Amino acid sequence: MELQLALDLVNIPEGIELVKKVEKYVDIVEIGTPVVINEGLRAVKEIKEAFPSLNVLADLKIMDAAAYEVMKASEAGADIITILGTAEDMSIKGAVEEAKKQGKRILVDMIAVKDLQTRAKEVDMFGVDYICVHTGYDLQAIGKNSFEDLQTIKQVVKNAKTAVAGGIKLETLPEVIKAQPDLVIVGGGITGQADIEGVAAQMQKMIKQG
Ligand SMILES: O=C([C@H](O)CO)[C@H](O)[C@H](O)COP(=O)(O)O
Repeated sequence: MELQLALDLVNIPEGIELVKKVEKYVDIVEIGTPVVINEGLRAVKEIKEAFPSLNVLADLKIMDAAAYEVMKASEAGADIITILGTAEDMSIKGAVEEAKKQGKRILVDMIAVKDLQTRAKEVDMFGVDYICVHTGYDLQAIGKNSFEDLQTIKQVVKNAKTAVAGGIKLETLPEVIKAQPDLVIVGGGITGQADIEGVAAQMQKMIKQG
């Protein structure tokens, strides 16, 4: 099981300062969608240059023109690129093909997928690297989480790794770990805490203990 730090509400210098504090506790650093919107793929490039040994995920949430966008994110230095599970099959297949060409990985974000079991089974046949259940900020605001969804995809996904994101905190991490995802994605549960380093260290310890 791996830990991914999501950087969402920061600019590039703030992101670099945050990663410096927790780099020894995380496996992947996510350049979140809001950061890409504010700073562009330059954020991916600068974080990868600052931390070459960390895997960098570009959370582009691709919906169309997938091969082109995967190529641009790869050129910027991303190791993993996200596409939406609601995208067309041919877009997801195109993303996978381009990622393989570039030696990169694809994470499919299942945010807003209605029939999770069916779509997870389909997407799992396309050669993607990760399938991620995700409760976005808007549904988090009305008290939703993805813990049950994680169990749903764990039952049907046979090829890809499974991941979970959306409002995970230190207190809810044990419930997530119980479902044994391959990747746990945490944003505000680390970046919004007073003791950022302490929380990241504790999360890594819990994840390593499985
Ligand atoms: O993908 C995300 C969200 O849609 C904003 O782009 C977040 O990175 C993801 O939800 C993890 O962040 P937290 O919910 O704060 O843990």
